[in-house]
Amino acid sequence: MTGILVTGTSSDAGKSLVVTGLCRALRRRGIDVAPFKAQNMSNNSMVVADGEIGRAQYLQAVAARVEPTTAMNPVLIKPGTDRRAHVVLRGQPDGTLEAGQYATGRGHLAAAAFESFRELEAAHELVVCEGAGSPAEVNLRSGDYVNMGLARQFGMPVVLVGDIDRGGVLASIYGTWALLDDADRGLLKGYVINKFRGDPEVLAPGLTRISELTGLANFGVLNWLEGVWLDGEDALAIGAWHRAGTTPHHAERALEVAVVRLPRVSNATDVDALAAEPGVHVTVTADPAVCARADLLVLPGTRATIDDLAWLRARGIDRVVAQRHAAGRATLGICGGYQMLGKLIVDEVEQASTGSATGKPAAGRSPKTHEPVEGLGLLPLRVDFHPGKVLARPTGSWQGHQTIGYEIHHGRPTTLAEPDERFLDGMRVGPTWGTHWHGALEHDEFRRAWLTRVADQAGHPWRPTADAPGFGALRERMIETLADAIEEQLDVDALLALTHPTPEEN
Ligand SMILES: NC(=O)CC[C@H](N)C(=O)O
Repeated sequence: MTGILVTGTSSDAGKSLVVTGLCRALRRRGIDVAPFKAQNMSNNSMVVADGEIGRAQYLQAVAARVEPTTAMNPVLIKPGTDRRAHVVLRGQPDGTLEAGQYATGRGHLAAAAFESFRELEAAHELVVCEGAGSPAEVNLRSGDYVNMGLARQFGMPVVLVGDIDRGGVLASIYGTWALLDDADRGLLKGYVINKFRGDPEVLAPGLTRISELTGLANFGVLNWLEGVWLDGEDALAIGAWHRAGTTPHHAERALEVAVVRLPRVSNATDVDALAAEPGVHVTVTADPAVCARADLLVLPGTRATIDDLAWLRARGIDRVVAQRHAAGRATLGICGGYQMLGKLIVDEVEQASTGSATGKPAAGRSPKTHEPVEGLGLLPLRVDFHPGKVLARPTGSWQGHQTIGYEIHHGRPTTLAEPDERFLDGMRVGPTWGTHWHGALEHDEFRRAWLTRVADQAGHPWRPTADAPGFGALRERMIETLADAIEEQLDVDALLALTHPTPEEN
């Protein structure tokens, strides 16, 4: 057996965190470990060598120090509307999934997921798998291939992570155990309590009782880890770098960055690197006044450019963007946000797949879904959507500063006139910048040079802090802190022993 499955009593219980920390802790012990999540539901993704995967699995691969591949997250579901989601299978688009199909229409996805697990199992010593949601969702059990369905397929031991912060952790561990059928329950070996603050002595009798009732092992209690968070599956959980005290405070007023909280935002992890920079303060907002005041406004990526553009107009943020442009104040559009800044958007792809499920167009949008839509008109750009998705990892430079980005989009740009300046794959006109590249801001030299220019445009004295740690270094430090906590607070030996059962247990 070469796998272990980490499931949770609910979404956000800390499965990703435990898997990431375990990947690093086991790697430190010299074990060749790979992460795996059969199916991830997220709009935060990353382009790796063979396609697109969830951001969380990408980070887990970084923690495991292995090359990330689409085998690590063979099925990625990107929510479109309430009833329809886009499917990414082995890194490539694979149509949509309707809500009604969720329980029954995923047979081919299950087959691909199992195949991917086998690939990883053959190539590594141990595969640390992350479940999704909770195995207590027994209504989904028949079509399941990410929780107990996966464990059963491969006879894998299962550990349950419970979130004590949201309350009811004893009941949810006991309830999860009680809801499983005998065969599934046989694979559930124990639990981990996550996000604990307080006196362990007070908690202990509760855990003893749970273990008595269920026979489950207690693999440890993980403290609330201040200053540790991961690239969220949740679209707008900006890394709280400053709260974590990872960066020194600046004496002067911070360079204020406002990121527009687009309703269908995707890949907003782009702004994490800005939030990590000393003297830069990032706010996510839908308030036009905050957008107007900021030194830099960011229009992030979106999986529904035209719908979110209509939303932006309905909130009056279009006028703020125009006023900023006229006043020489910087705005950066990334991917969907870049597309909005252009003159014309011709979309017969995205609107058809996001708008029609409700049967009526989103507020403020043209009822004729295929009609070309005027953009904010600040950049000489036309965007035509194609059914084929661009997935790429481009390298480039701006003003001699190298960077690497990743691209995930259906829209294809055409430049209509010479801009003031070329910017990566995109352009700048006056103080307004745009690029299809995600991730470019993670590269320290490039980010700091570009922010210096933005500060100048804003008339702000911000300059990079000498010898401030880079973004990659901060992320690495966080993974190490997490792995330390896993080693200190969880029984890693016992978890490992689950994957090497004694002959009697076999
Ligand atoms: N990642 C993005 O922002 C995508 C932009 C847009 N939805 C497109 O597909 O072209």
